[in-house]
Amino acid sequence: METMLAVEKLGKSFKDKQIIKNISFDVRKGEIMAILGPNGAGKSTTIRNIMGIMYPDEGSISFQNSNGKDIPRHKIGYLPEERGLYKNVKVMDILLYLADLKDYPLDQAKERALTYLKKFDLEGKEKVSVEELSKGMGQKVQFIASIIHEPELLILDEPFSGLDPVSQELFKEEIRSLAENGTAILLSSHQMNLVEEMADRLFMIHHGQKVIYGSMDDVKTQYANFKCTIRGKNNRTDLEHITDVQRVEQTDDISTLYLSKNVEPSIWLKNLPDHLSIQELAIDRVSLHEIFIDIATDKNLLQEAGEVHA
Ligand SMILES: Nc1ncnc2c1ncn2[C@@H]1O[C@H](COP(=O)(O)OP(=O)(O)OP(=O)(O)O)[C@@H](O)[C@H]1O
Repeated sequence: METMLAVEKLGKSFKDKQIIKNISFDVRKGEIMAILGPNGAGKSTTIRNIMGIMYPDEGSISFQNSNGKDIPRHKIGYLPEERGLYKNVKVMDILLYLADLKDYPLDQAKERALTYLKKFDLEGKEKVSVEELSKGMGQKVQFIASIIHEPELLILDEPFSGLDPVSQELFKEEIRSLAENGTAILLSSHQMNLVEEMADRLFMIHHGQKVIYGSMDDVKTQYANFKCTIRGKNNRTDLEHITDVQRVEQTDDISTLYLSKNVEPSIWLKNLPDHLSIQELAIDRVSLHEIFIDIATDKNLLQEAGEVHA
């Protein structure tokens, strides 16, 4: 897949504090690349450097064949973390104004605006001023503004925050369809279930440094140990003493046993003690949400973590 955006050895400090340290990743045509990390990890700072809102102290950012200040930013769409459109401007006027800023033909922009307003249940709101919209409606308009000019790279900083489940589905479908049609997408989100469903690859940073970089499948294979959920009345200490059980969570008669790395579930199951009460049993890989928490809270993992096949 063709590389659209390449971030190489990016470094950024504020005053004396280095916020971003030597990070490199790329975003390819037609893929959804997730950028993840705990609060304050440096995601928005990375995105602001890509958008030219600020410039890196070290390293480089290139888009197609352009670098730094020469990047044709009209080919990029951006939904910033901090929302805010001009409040007393009508919906259609703001969409056309923003399309015009990106040198996009106005007749096409109007057609696209009407199509998207309809798609996002905002038909008939063209002449309503932005301040009269609900928060979710405003977010939909801002999302439309970020894609009105058919960008080749779309950067979405927390696109799902504040959306109801129906609107989340609409955004999800639209983001997927944009990627299927060739748009390169850089997605920053704390909603791990959505990232797990949507992203092809992910890049996770912690304290401004890379901790994971790779395809979703490779990351899950490398970091997602198995967990075994058992329904039955069992003593927690007995469960904790089973070989290769790292940790046990228990709620009423449901126990979740988190297994060590490299455990082969079919072999592990054969060695379960006979006296366990098992009414139901399921084995799954842990979710991206759990991988995120492990990495964000485990100093050892943080040191071990590195690149898997990107
Ligand atoms: N303009 C600035 N001046 C000084 N420090 C800043 C500035 N912008 C960000 N920071 C600091 O840089 C660090 C990274 O912030 P950033 O907003 O990039 O994190 P984030 O990963 O996007 O976090 P969140 O998930 O909370 O949005 C934080 O410690 C923040 O306080």
